[in-house]
Amino acid sequence: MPKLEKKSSNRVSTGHLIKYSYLSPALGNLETSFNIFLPSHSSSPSTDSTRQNDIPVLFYLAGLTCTEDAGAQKGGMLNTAGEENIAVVFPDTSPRGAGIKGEEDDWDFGTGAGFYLNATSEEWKTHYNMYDLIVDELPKVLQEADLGLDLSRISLMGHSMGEGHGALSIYLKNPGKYRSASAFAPVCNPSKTPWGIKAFSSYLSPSTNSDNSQEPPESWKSYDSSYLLSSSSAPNGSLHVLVDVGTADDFLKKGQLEPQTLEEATKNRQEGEVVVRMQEGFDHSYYFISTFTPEHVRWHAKFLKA
Ligand SMILES: N[C@@H](CCC(=O)N[C@@H](CSC=O)C(=O)NCC(=O)O)C(=O)O
Repeated sequence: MPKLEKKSSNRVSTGHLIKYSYLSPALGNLETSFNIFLPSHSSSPSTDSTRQNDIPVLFYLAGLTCTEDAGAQKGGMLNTAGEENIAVVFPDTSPRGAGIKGEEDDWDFGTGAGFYLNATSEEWKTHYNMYDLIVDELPKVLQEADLGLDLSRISLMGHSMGEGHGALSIYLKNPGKYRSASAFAPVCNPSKTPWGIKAFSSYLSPSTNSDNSQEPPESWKSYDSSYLLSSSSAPNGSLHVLVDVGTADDFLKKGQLEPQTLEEATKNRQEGEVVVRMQEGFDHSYYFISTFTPEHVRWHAKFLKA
């Protein structure tokens, strides 16, 4: 198991925000960093024999150009997480320094834009495996670190690339593994919208459908929340998804988000399983996110503590 290096620790809310780094096998042994908010009773000194591994965990997956610091510093969720006694994990958004040609050229591709998938194309597959990092590696690393967490109780929250394509697709790909998923301004249909098409064309192969139809390739659909939702085998009534989108979001206007596609994909699901709310006048920024994160954390707490 990779060895964690503690980089910093700051008192916040009822606990501490701690930054760790480690060499990630999922990312081809590149160093990755994450922040974790540990509410007070999990970070207070205790002996191994008295430690209770009873703190549920919420992952926050940030969007394009962000690092592990965005949600922790600007997301406005730590007071509520402290009140609810929930840990929040903030991973980075991509590998850093893989040295792949083109990796640093664009803000919406490569560094800062890992799209929470496992790349299959030759150039990217060694390092760009953020899906494995989030789903398998980080939970094991956290378990091993013995921080008092209960890793059988995990929920997912995210923003933009970090949710529609990140947390929501991870949630839908793993029925029963996570308690709930919530989203701010998610990229709901990445296999048909510009950011997703650009990323999937390079990270995933093949980049065209074998029968030359208009349908995206299966490998793209397997990371597309709208397709995943419409074909989900999760029993009716078992999903818990909350989505907020601002009506003044420029990326909504530019057709990057397409929340209506996600809503259409819910039509065979039980009412209330997937709630999509349009929030009047809000944009794509952390002002929007931080307005609603307290409500989202409380909503997740219901499922994490059920
Ligand atoms: N081109 C700009 C815009 C980048 C941007 O808006 N990033 C969003 C996420 S977009 C979808 O994943 C973000 O969260 N930015 C951080 C913030 O503090 O708002 C640029 O290069 O900055």
